[in-house]
Amino acid sequence: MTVIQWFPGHMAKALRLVKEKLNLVDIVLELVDARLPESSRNPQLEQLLETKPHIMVLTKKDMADPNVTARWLRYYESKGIPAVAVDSQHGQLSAIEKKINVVLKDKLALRESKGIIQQRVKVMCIGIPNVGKSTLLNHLVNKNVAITGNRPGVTKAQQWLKAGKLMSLLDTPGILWPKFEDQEIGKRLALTGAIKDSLYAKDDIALYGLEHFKQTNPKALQEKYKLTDEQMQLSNVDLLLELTKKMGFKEDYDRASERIIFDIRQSKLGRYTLEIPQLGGE
Ligand SMILES: Nc1nc2c(ncn2[C@@H]2O[C@H](COP(=O)(O)OP(=O)(O)OP(=O)(O)O)[C@@H](O)[C@H]2O)c(=O)[nH]1
Repeated sequence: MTVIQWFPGHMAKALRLVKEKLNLVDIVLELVDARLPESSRNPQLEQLLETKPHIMVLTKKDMADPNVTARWLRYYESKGIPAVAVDSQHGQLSAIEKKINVVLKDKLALRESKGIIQQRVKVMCIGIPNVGKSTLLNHLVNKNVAITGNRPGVTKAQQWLKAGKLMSLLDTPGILWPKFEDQEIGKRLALTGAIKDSLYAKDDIALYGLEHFKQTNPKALQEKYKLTDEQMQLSNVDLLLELTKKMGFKEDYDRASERIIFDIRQSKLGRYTLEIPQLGGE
């Protein structure tokens, strides 16, 4: 297994940038991938967010197993972390607004009592690469762009984008690196495309994917690749070799691995979630 690495220098810089911007906002939307919510979190972010209200936004819910997503939402809520699942490609403004209204209830009531009802809630999105930050931002903003402080000679002010009636979104989402010292976490991130392809051995990740579907949804695997019951009994390595032949790649199991990874990422084997909440937390 190739060792998948993360880079402490990048991580430290990303955290510093996020920390700087944190002071500008009322609330943070922490985006994680609904197919691997814990593995796609940055563990250091939790500490950073201790003093800031935040909402966990599980993105790509359309690709994840809906039952497991419901369990994750219950899990986070039970830990006192407000959570909502979205398909970032389709906005979901009202679901997020509703959650913000609940989380910031006291603050908004106070503002209202002081007659400050025009003021928008300042929001920042944070998440690991590829989690869907730009997609969500674009849909929430819906071309309602407000650009300020962009004149030469003026210190470039932070730009805010209006989203719906409630939010002002920081124009640049915070990017954090996932932390994957754990090889299992690395494989999940690689399978879903959250980390660079060059960081892993394709066959390892394809084998991991095959094992996941064998365990959780063998029917989807069997149907997608038209496998016989006997072939379904093969070890993962033998199954990969069999699929390589079946796909017409002869001995080139790297190409077959690539195809399998692509199929899984494109949900061609159906919706899936790679991790379930740990017992006791629900
Ligand atoms: N099906 C589905 N695809 C999504 C969703 N959100 C994002 N995507 C896709 O995921 C990919 C990455 O989305 P981006 O919005 O670029 O992610 P990002 O977090 O801004 O990525 P970086 O710029 O690398 O930090 C794109 O191909 C999106 O179309 C979602 O909720 N559902």
